[in-house]
Amino acid sequence: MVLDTSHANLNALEFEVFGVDSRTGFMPLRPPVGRLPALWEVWEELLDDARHEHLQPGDKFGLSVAEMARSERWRNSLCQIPLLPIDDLETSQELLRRAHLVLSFLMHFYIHTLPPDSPVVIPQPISIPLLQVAKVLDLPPVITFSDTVLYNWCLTVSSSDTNPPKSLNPDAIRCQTLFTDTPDESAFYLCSARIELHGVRALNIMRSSMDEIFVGDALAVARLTTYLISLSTIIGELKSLLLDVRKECDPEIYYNVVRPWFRGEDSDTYLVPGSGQKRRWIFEGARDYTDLNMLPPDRELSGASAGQSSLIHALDVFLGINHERPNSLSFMKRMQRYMPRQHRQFLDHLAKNPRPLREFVMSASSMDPNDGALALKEAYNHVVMSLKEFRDSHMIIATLYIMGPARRAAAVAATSLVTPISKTEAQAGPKVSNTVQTVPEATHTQVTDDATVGITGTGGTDLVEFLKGVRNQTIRTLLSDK
Ligand code: HEM
Repeated sequence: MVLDTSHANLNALEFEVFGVDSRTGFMPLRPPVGRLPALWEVWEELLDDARHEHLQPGDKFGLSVAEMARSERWRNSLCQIPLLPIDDLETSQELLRRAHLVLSFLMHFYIHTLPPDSPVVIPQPISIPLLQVAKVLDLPPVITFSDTVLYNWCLTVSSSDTNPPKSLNPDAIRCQTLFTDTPDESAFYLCSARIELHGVRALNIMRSSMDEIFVGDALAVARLTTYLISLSTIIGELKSLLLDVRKECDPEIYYNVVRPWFRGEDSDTYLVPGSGQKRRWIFEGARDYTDLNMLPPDRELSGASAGQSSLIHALDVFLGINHERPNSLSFMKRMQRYMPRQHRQFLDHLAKNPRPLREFVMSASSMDPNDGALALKEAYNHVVMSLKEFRDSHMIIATLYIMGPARRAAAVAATSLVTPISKTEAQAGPKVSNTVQTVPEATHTQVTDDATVGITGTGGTDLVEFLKGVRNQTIRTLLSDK
């Protein structure tokens, strides 16, 4: 499927200011940098080693002594690399993005291979450059959706053509960097990439719609109605692309093998032995750099989540779906901190639109409830319903990929009375298992009878309640018949 951009009516320049390409949307048009230059080769090599050694999470059930020793060796080699300057990276956004990707993958490999009873102290050779790169990019020092999806692909067949490509075929890209080298992990990221690329059509329609709202006459109302009908179809296609993740990504592998790697600090529920306190992630040496206080005031460090997809946020903003809460920062607003700066600014720009769609539709139908205005309202409601249906399907996916495997993992743990293997136990003798489960979240989050209650998303949310809330907020945006 090649993106058809012939119907695009974009003010390309305006979109480009926000790093939004008229052909590829929030993804870059050209493949991201695949490897840092020689000066930072040691980071790339460490990442290659982590992948080739098939490092395993430190809280995996039945982790063998050999696996533990391999991880420890890798962590020791990471501690020994020199602290490299990032000055020469700062001239290039593309290099900085690759550096954020490499360093955050390294940090997640480091943290999640640690035994669960070990403090989390990220060694200086990666903590300092990660904080520095994150500061320049204005991103948190943790793995984000932009690392795993937006800037994590290459072409399946490289091209020698130096002219800018006219489009990007979602079927002609593959992932660059993975934690597990499983096809399931790759399929998980590529599902989001396909949605981003297909979503370009939605962005183009949004742009054209805003032009029509600006004109605001009867012809504009008719055109806007047609655009909204098309937008509804496109959101339906995004839903199908989302459901297609089931074709190549196995829920058990996703939950037990892939997902443990991108847990953030807020999903790290292990306690510091003897203190009853949750482990904090300590960036070694950061105190010596007064300008490196990159952690948000609430110190939140969530793991990568497609909740950080600017596309879905853009649809919300365009349709006037408001997820804000009176006294606290909503999840959606929090996730915007994890987006590339320009994409965040794009959303702010959209939100400041002086003639928002929902108000326009309301005033058109209240001032002159003719057939055209009624058709417009119907089309608007149709789009909102499509996004609600996208979210219904997303809840099905979340149930399939998280709640189901979590319940099963909790049941296995309960029946076999297996507890996470500690280092001392392991040293007493290997306890080899073919299972690849990590400690099921339900057993180490809130204690509960129902394994789904208290299960947190990668972004650290109470999953079921949260997803229902976002879906219900979408429904509340529908315009009534009055
Ligand atoms: C196997 C596939 C997926 C799973 C298991 C999954 C799971 C989740 C979870 C657990 C959350 C809760 C927030 C958090 O803590 O991270 C979430 C939120 C979210 N996800 Fe996904 N997700 C998947 C795929 C996608 C895809 C492909 C997209 C679209 C690009 C997407 C878009 C969102 C959005 C926008 C939110 C915020 C809540 C909302 O707007 O409804 N997800 N997802």
